[in-house]
Amino acid sequence: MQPDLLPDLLASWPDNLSGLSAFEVGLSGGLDSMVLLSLLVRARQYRPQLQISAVHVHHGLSDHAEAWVQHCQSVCTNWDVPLRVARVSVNRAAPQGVEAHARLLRYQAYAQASAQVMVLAQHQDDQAETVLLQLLRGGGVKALAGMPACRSLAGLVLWRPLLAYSRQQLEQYAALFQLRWVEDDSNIDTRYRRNMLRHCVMPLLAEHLPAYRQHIVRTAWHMSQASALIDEVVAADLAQGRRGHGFDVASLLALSEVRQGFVLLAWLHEQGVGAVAPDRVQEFLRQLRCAAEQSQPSLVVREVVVLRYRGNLHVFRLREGLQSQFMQPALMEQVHEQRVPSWGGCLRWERRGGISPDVLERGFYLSPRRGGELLLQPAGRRQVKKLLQEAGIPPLLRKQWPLLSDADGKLLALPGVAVSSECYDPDGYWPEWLPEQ
Ligand SMILES: Nc1ncnc2c1ncn2[C@@H]1O[C@H](COP(=O)(O)OP(=O)(O)OP(=O)(O)O)[C@@H](O)[C@H]1O
Repeated sequence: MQPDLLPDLLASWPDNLSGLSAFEVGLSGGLDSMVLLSLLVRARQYRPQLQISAVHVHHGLSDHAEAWVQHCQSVCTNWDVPLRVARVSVNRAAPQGVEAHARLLRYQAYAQASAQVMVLAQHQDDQAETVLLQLLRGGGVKALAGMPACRSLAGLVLWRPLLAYSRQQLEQYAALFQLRWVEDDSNIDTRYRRNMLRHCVMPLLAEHLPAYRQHIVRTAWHMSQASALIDEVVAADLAQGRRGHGFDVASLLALSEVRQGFVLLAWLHEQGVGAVAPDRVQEFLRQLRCAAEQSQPSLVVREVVVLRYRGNLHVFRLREGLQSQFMQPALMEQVHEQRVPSWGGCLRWERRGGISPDVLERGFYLSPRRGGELLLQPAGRRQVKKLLQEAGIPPLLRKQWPLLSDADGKLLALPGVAVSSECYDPDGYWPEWLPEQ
């Protein structure tokens, strides 16, 4: 291929960018992004509607940071490109590592662009490194698909037009157009895994397998296709099984085992339960498949628990230190809901036989179980613990199930389960307890 990459770039301009005219280049000042900016500035001659701007993210990590800003500024002034300098403060002690935190802040700065398209300069060698890094990290299908050429980012399109070109091609282009760039000294530090691959492993691969980049990129393409197919199947399975915030266990178990795993992970992700080890998900599914209807498999992930509750899977927050709370119901309507934020749930009253209105209008307490409580039922006094068990409330929810009692501490009801015969009225209110996610 010719060292001038512009004809090829113009010919392969993605269809989904047609009609978009405001492009902002992520300009580090290094070789790759200088080549990218040069290409887009030259593309303006052929597509006069293009508005090109640039953003340089100043991380303040290097002693040369100010010099990089000046370099970017002088090139942009020469090429008549407005430059935005975003100063961020990277936490050198960030738990995810300084590089990852810098990257996060960079993407936040990109997301603030007023342009329609954010353009980054990752190329074929970067793609090969990314895929290999993911492989060495044990990444799944999506991770091995590498970086997409186009994706959305906070309402913008993120475009990586140089993925098809090797670093060598960019170097040839830079030489042809006599570009000047800065070198980031941290790129040679082989303590970073990516740099170790770049400087120690890739040259060896290139020596023995000169076409290794194209091969890795081809594998990434296969993976991206497989990943898109999985996404389609998972989206259909999710739509089939979603029930409000819950997920229908029967729909889940009707799927093949492999689809169960994918859809459960996707649903957990939707519910904000990220990063669950796949083997724990598999074990939970195995228990769900084997467990009898009444048994209660649970998956505890940090402060939440995933449980089967009334035929659906639900994610519940585990709560400690629940306190008694006095409440006054507004008994005006047939159905009435009272949110109880400190208990993470909602009391729902329905006038279909339950606590007598006379008792309720004096107010009641919502209190945690202490153990050993009894509730009067038509057949005599019953243990609260047993009633909860018989109602199929999973053990971890039982611990945080509220009791309703009057001001003297007399037990009135176990919401959703039973009302005391002492205060039962056929015209009374039935309490339901709806734990929130
Ligand atoms: N300081 C910066 N300011 C603006 N853009 C930058 C800056 N650093 C990097 N970029 C942009 O991001 C591209 C990729 O750089 P680099 O590989 O260092 O970043 P990354 O965001 O970590 O990439 P990846 O998505 O591969 O993890 C650069 O070619 C450039 O377009």
